[in-house]
Amino acid sequence: MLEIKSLGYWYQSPDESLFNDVNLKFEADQTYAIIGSSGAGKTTFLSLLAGLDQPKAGEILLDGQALTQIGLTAYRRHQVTTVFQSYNLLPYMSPINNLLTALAITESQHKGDVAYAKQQLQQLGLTDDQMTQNVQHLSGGQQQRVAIARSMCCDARLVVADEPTGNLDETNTEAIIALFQKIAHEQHKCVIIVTHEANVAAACDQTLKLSNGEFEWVTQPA
Ligand SMILES: Nc1ncnc2c1ncn2[C@@H]1O[C@H](COP(=O)(O)OP(=O)(O)OP(=O)(O)O)[C@@H](O)[C@H]1O
Repeated sequence: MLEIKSLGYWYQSPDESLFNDVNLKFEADQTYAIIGSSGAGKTTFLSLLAGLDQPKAGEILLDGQALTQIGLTAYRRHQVTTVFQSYNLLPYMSPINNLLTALAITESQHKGDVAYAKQQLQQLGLTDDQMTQNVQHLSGGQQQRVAIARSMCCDARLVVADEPTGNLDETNTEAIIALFQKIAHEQHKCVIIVTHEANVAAACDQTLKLSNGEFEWVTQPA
């Protein structure tokens, strides 16, 4: 589904490349963990996959089409969705309105559909009362559920998440990772998670380690 070809990236100069000539494939129906020491370049790599930045060398293809060909704005709007450690919900709004905003921005077929937004939140364990509160009044685990519901309600087949459980306790971490597994396996999405947590990586289908600019499969893809 997603193919990385001869990818290279640096911030200041090519002599300081974070990674070079990276070739990888990511498939639907799978969850991937990306691990590696702090500063290795995991977030940078994820931002390239999310179309938030452009490679300095090589290319990224979705179903054989280069992201530059699709157009980064169209790619971000329709093909990829991002979940962050800090949830990045719209403050002062309810979970329902957060989802409705995302549905409008992505021009989803469910645009304006309150019942659909409610159903998505309900599936992730939000109560009717929680759905209508200001999101800032919810716990971290509840806010991350809203963020994931928001990522699920859009039609994007690729979900990238940067330390999505970084602010959560063990119980919420397990629940959130189980949700990502469900999204990948039942909705046929490709989920790529950057994490520092060994238990999160262990719960994913595949693990990729970034170290000294090289990516290495810790568990080989089948
Ligand atoms: N905008 C930027 N300009 C210049 N250098 C940057 C920029 N963003 C990140 N870097 C540098 O690039 C390197 C990789 O950063 P990145 O955030 O991708 O690593 P990471 O593996 O995600 O780290 P962590 O696990 O600590 O979040 C670091 O040395 C960082 O200082």
